[in-house]
Amino acid sequence: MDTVVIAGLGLIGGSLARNIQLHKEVHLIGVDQKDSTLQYALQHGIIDEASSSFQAAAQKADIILLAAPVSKSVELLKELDTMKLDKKVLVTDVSSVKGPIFRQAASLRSDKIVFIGGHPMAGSHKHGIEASKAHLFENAIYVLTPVQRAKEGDLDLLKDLLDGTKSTFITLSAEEHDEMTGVVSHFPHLIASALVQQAKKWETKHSFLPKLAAGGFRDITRIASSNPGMWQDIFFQNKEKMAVLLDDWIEEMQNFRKLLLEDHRQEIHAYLEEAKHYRDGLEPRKKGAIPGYYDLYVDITDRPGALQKVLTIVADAGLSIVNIQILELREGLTGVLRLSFAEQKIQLKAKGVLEVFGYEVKIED
Ligand SMILES: NC(=O)C1=CN([C@@H]2O[C@H](COP(=O)(O)OP(=O)(O)OC[C@H]3O[C@@H](n4cnc5c(N)ncnc54)[C@H](O)[C@@H]3O)[C@@H](O)[C@H]2O)C=CC1
Ligand SMILES: O=C(O)C(=O)Cc1ccc(O)cc1
Repeated sequence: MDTVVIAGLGLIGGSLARNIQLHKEVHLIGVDQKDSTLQYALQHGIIDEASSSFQAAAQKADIILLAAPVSKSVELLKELDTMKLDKKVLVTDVSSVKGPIFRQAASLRSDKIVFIGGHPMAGSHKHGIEASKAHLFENAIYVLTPVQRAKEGDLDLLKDLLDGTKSTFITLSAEEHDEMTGVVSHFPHLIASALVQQAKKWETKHSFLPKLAAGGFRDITRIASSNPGMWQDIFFQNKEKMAVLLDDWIEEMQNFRKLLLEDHRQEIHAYLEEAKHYRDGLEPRKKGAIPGYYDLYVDITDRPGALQKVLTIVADAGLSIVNIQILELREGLTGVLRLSFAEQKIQLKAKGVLEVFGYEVKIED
């Protein structure tokens, strides 16, 4: 039986633990600095054994998964390198930035440790074990960054362990990973927070301003509600790439400002058109707007009872809705209702039944 240790049982560590538990042959030890987290994990059957000592747990491990904040996972790997290990151990992590942990892994002294970096590209604005879910990583990309020493067999072992996640594994260098996630994940978080800060600043002049914030502002700033501690850590760990993207962004905004003030209407139209074309061409998400859920977008009219009619159809079919949101329903206009479901099969059934009643239903907004 393989002994697997997960250090850091939060949103990501807890969600991976729920998947690894599907392997009945695995003995799963959870390590966390918070006692209440360990108790929760034991009580909910997420782990087989709890330990507050990384060192004690690591001595028993065949595989170790580091799922603490990025800088803490780097420290844990460093600590592991100082331990006297009796057997070979395969170590992976889930850090959103790969450079610092990869550099640490590349300079390990112990020949017992084989490191394959990992990053499941799915998550949520929530944190902690209570928010963990087994299906969090379904259909997500799971990036692996193996060090040179890792063999094909090590990669296969890791992929087998994580097969319950139903994610798609791809291999990248840490450098490529950090540049790409800088563009599509880390920098957008900064922009979301900056937009909220801008609104907050202007609210001092216009106290009614937050009430005007429509669907667009809410959609683009959703991720500003994420865990500030985690994102502060990510920004610092990916500091160099963030600095390049900031320079890029400032230049782009300066260009835009010039086009606007000099009345280059055609160029601005082309700029927006090109962005729309690129955005429309992005591969559709297979999962919901709220991570872990499956969404449907239903066109509805602004008539009394329109919302209730949709909900009644879904309820009469015996299908449970876990979240409802009205997007851009303005007087006299058609609006869009976002319904979220816990499972894909419920989402598809609801789509079918609503279409029978003549509704226009999309899986993508
Ligand atoms: N939240 C997200 O959406 C995603 C996060 N990640 C990465 O996953 C990692 C964990 O993030 P979350 O699970 O969201 O955070 P979290 O805050 O939910 O969980 C972190 C856990 O680590 C524990 N911890 C902290 N220091 C520790 C230490 N020295 N030893 C043992 N346990 C320790 C905390 O008590 C907590 O339970 C981070 O590296 C993050 O970059 C990766 C993909 C998505
Ligand atoms: O909620 C979202 O949109 C996210 O951005 C989730 C997320 C957060 C951190 C990661 O490293 C990967 C994915």
